[in-house]
Amino acid sequence: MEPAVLVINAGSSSVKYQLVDPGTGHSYARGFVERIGLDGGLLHHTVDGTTHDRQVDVPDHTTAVALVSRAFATHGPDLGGVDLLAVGHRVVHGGDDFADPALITQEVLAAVERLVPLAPLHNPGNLQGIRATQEQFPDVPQVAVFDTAFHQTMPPAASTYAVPRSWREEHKVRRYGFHGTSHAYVSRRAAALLGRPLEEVASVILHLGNGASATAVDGGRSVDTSMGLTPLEGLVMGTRPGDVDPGLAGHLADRAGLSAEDFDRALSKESGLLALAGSADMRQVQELRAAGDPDAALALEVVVHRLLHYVGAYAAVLGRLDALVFTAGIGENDAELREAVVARLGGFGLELDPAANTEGSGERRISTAASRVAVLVVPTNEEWEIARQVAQVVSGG
Ligand SMILES: Nc1ncnc2c1ncn2[C@@H]1O[C@H](COP(=O)(O)OP(=O)(O)O)[C@@H](O)[C@H]1O
Ligand SMILES: CC(=O)OP(=O)(O)O
Ligand SMILES: [Mg+2]
Repeated sequence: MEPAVLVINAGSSSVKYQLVDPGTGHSYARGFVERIGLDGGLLHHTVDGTTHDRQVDVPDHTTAVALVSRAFATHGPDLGGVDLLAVGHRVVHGGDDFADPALITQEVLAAVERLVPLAPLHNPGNLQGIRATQEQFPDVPQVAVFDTAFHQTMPPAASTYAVPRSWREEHKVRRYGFHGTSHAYVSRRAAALLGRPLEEVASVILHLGNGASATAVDGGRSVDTSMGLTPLEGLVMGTRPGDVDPGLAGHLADRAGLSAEDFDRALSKESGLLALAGSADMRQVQELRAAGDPDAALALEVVVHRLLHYVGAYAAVLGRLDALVFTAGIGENDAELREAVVARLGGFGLELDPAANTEGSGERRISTAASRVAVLVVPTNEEWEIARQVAQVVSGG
């Protein structure tokens, strides 16, 4: 077996993992542990096309990582027999401390800890995942790859909020942006698919998963992105609203006695598709709409409207547009949503090829040859991108 990287993506109540060849992206094994700290924990390990499911209590991320390690020992591949280069961790918030991946040290852990208030749903799980793998694999280097890093190239015009100086200086209030690993990977693949050097290509990447964000990429650099200080801003998501009037907080504190904590919870977990259509899962929302449910129909109209806002804004920010790229669970799989967005952009010369949109799979162009802007689908691969960056760090490249 070639050298491999174990990639850990710890979320608030789950750990996804994959053992990846950083050179080729080949996945030796992958899986996830779900419902950490909740009833009905589940471990799901896939190796050589076979999936092993196990119901198990998972009180915390430390247990989750121990279970991952045991799944490898039981079902393979045996991590003891693998040339394990490093463990790579997705860390959601790196603030402005990290523009690059970092070998994990006490200082790096302290910085990630300091950033917990800016990503309370994500950074604590990331930290527990790191501590647990340090215990499980004490002799293997550990590297953090930050969601925010790719966006550190944004110009101040895009990253600055017009708010009081003390907020910006003392409290580091600015746009950071997230999903950077995915936006970096997808924008690179998009340029390759167009057959053009990355340096020349202006693209808008729509990463539409549970969390969703749009990024304007100019010559391989992020120049604007829809998520902000936290992963709440921007597009409508599964349980997050995206853009709202900041006046909402004061209004609801006055009228409904909402505390800051109530407000955060509602915006993180009780908004978005869930609030509008009763489900956070886009597949289910599409089924409801197809069955004539008016709430689901409105939810989709809001989703599409917001997407159009960002595509238009970013085309203007870039001053030109070569490619509009769809990725992540919804972007890769929901042909109807892609059709609904691109149909509204016909006046700007975008034209979808209906057969390529609905029938193809994998990386592909879904616009006609006559379309002035290429419309692409590029499946994201955050694990491979993390493994690639981790391998560069440990090899000193
Ligand atoms: N065929 C499909 N049609 C519409 N939405 C889909 C389809 N397959 C997956 N999705 C949606 O993708 C979303 C999850 O995306 P994903 O990128 O896996 O999320 P995350 O990695 O952030 O957990 C869910 O809303 C799910 O319903
Ligand atoms: C930053 C973020 O929103 O991540 P996810 O989509 O994994 O929730
Ligand atoms: Mg995701």
